[in-house]
Amino acid sequence: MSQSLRPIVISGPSGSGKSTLLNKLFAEYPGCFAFSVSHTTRNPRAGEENGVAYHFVTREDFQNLIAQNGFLEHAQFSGNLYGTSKKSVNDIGSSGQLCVLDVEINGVKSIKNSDMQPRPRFIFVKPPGLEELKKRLQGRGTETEESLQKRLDSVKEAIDYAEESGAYDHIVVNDDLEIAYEHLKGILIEDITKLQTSKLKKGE
Ligand SMILES: Nc1ncnc2c1ncn2[C@@H]1O[C@H](COP(=O)(O)OP(=O)(O)OP(=O)(O)O)[C@@H](O)[C@H]1O
Repeated sequence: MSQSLRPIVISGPSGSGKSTLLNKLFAEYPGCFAFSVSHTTRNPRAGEENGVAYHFVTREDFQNLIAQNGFLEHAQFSGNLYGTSKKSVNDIGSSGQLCVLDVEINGVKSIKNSDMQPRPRFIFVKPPGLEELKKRLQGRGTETEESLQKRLDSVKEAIDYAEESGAYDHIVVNDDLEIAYEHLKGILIEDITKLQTSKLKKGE
């Protein structure tokens, strides 16, 4: 049963509140959700376990998997390849959890063009406005002036894409956090209930 649950693709501009919303969801429904494990060609850092932090692979293995159409999406960042394999998403489904993919706009486009079954549920988290977004990112204290400006520049592109009809199944406006959270929960509650019922039946 759980294999037929749709993976969740969540996207939205930096600072729109994806992590905040997902953390609330994971805390309220422990054991129901999991991120898929990505593949990368970069070297593991101290403490990073293969198969947990990432699947660490050689460039050759990565390219073979691309050739076999094994990736849902992949991209290159600072000289290294990163990607989400279809298998790693299906593995989460088979383990009885809902798979969550937190990806940026190009990842969303690739996943939309893929033959992934069941078809993922696409959710966009929309920030209330640029000024508010700027304040939040400044408040988070993770950005320099330069990285802040870079992030703000990509926001308009992401919002325009989201508002093209049919790009996402749902748009969650994150103005008031509680309202946004209830919206997100409402989208997923049927799947969460199915999952919990099947866990109860299995005596987990
Ligand atoms: N509805 C809200 N009202 C006020 N502040 C919020 C709201 N949602 C999130 N925040 C704050 O905004 C900041 C950015 O949120 P968060 O880190 O969840 O964004 P994100 O979309 O995951 O960003 P990134 O893609 O850069 O990781 C955080 O400091 C968070 O506490």
